[in-house]
Amino acid sequence: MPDEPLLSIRDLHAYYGQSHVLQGVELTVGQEPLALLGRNGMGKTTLCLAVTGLLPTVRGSIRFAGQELVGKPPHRIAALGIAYVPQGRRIFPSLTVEEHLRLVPRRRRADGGEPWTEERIYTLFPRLAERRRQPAGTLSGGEQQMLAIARALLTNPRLLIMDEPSEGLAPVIVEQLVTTLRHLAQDGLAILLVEQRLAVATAVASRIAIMLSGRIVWETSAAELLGDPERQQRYLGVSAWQAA
Ligand SMILES: Nc1ncnc2c1ncn2[C@@H]1O[C@H](COP(=O)(O)OP(=O)(O)OP(=O)(O)O)[C@@H](O)[C@H]1O
Repeated sequence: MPDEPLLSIRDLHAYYGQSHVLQGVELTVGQEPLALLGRNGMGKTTLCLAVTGLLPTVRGSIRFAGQELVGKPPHRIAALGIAYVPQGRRIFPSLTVEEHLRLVPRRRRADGGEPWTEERIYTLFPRLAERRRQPAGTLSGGEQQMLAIARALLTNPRLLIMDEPSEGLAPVIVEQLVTTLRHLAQDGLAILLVEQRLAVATAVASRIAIMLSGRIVWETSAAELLGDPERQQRYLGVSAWQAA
């Protein structure tokens, strides 16, 4: 079906034991970056885990590039072209930058674009090139985030899912991150960005989805959300000074 969006989530439910955390999520992601926003505990990370196959207790449908993902193990989902940068980055402190990059299973780039190689990664992130022989535990938070993104890119994904990549980073590093993500989106990478910071979400994505208690309650544009302080407050609990 040529018109099917890249990722299409329908009536998705997820559970932790008896706790019904995702309660009928409906969401599509196409080529345009999408930011998923919502207060703590609303189910954003759970949705990332469900899409990447890391949470087996799900019901509903997640279609990606024409294939059903529900029931597939994480490595099969990754092989279809979904890369995930989890919250907290999950790097190995004693492995060097270079070792991290060499451990990534390589896959062909499905869209025919220029494949990611170590050299291309070092061009995108010169700081990683400078630190290629350093243990990752000695990198700054921003450099560790670059490394986490680099590992994801080396799998040549079609869709990059990132869970709060700006968390704990200094403003100038966050600006660089935003520039990088916009650049990747222009290069043809689909992006699903989970973000707490409204300014980051709206700088990367023109489409915004708001999650409340395990459901998508509002899909809107970045411009509309930025112009609606009342709903920012209601759904995100942000006041004007935080939105800046
Ligand atoms: N392993 C788990 N076992 C039981 N409950 C969990 C588990 N992980 C998350 N939850 C609960 O599921 C709900 C959704 O959590 P989730 O982490 O998906 O929210 P979130 O929107 O990503 O929030 P945050 O921004 O804090 O990460 C919360 O009520 C949380 O307490």
